[in-house]
Amino acid sequence: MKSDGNETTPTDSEFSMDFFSNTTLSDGDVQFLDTTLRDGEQAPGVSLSPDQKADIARRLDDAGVAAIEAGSACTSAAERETIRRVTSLGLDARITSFCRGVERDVDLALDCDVDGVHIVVPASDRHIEGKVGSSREDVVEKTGELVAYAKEQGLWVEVIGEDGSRADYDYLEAQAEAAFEAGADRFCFADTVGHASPEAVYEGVARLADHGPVGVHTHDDLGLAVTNAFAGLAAGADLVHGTINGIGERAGNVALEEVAIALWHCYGVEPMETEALYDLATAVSEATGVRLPPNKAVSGENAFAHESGIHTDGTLKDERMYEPYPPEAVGRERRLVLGKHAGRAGVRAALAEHDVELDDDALAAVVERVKTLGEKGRRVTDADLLTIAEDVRGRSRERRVELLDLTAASGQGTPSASVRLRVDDDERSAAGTGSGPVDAAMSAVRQALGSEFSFHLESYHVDAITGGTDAVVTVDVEVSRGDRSVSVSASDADITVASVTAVLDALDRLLPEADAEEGDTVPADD
Ligand SMILES: CC(C)C(=O)C(=O)O
Repeated sequence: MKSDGNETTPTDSEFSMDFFSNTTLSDGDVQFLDTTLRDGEQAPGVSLSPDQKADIARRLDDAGVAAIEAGSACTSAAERETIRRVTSLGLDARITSFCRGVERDVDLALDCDVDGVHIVVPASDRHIEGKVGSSREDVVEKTGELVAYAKEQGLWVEVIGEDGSRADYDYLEAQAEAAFEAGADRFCFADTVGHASPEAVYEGVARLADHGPVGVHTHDDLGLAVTNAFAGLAAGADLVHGTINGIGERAGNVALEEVAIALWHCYGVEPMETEALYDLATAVSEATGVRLPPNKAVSGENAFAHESGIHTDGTLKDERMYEPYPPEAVGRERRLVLGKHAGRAGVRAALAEHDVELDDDALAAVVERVKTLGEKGRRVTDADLLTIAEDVRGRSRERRVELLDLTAASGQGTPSASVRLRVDDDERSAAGTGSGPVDAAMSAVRQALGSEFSFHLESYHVDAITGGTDAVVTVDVEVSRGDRSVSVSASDADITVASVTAVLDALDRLLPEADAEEGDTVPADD
């Protein structure tokens, strides 16, 4: 299909990113404006409760983010209550509200005790004429009046020229000039529909930066959001707008964690603490229900996982062999994963974590079977590996904990469950309640096991293997006890059965063999 051309971008289309070579950034040159709670929440299906917004704002503030856009005061009374909840936290970050270009929105923001406002005015003719039915002149005049009004109320003011990347840049400059003359603290270049090339962002921001401090607000429709944020910084912007996990309208905003890690890694600039990034990403993912793709930079499940034999071997020799920066820099840990590309070094290292040592022949046999399992598209868990190793060594292991029976009931009342377990030679039964049948079953399991067999559920993940209501689900868990942990997966058409089976299989793997002393681990080959 023929390219639709660059419609209204006032820059020539020659590919030339020379400007990056002139970029020098120092710590303190860049600040972040996080808009997860406003533009992020505009992602379809996302709605954050006051508690969730307060929790995310607190985390952002702890991580040193300079400004947090807490919402749009004009949305509703409930949204204003939520913004007030954030402003009442007494955070160090500047708390702001989105405002349309009308005085009433500034008043509503003031009513929420915010420190500042983003006054959003149309910048492209498409928005000026087609959306608000106004004229360039009227918008410039109104912008000046609104900025003056907001400044009189003691607010910090940023003017955002909406759809700025598709505006006539001469006009955008006139808008910025009017905003600064009226007292605005800054102007923001917005690539509202994520259409601009890095050159176009550079040119737009550079022209605005002649008039005062400039921010850059980029969207990811072309997958260029991070590049364009950097193009803006190279052109003189000193404030990057973005959201955690890149959530936002359509393809989303620039992912702030990606800008943060790239600034830190490439330029030694740290507008927020990078160690907080993973916890922030998971907290936002949980609160919004927007899952993280496994290959996502910084926060994806696989971002620090190594599976192939060559990479695992290299990583065991030098942790940085296949990583640009250590996982600890973003609050994570490295994982060596077993699958169809497994090699001897990785399998040996994984077995060593469970104190299992094998001779060369046995190791080769285990590697073969791990690869075969991986070829079926399965993640090879610790339990799979240990079972294979036992099999190869001709050892059978006696289980210590086993599920004998499970009943779970859920409906409109409180979900409940009862379990019957075998624990060594004992039969134990218990019942429990919970937020759902799985939670109730886990509570019953813990009751039946008692403190002697306590365990910690490190992670819990469910996937449906097939698509209908009769789907078989696979539950992946990581369970720890003391300083050891194991991963196990179990599949069943019943999610409660799969969950309890996975947890009990994991616990069973973590317990010393029946005749060993507590504290002993899985025995090494003799
Ligand atoms: C309205 C502005 C701030 C915006 O979200 C955008 O341009 O994407």
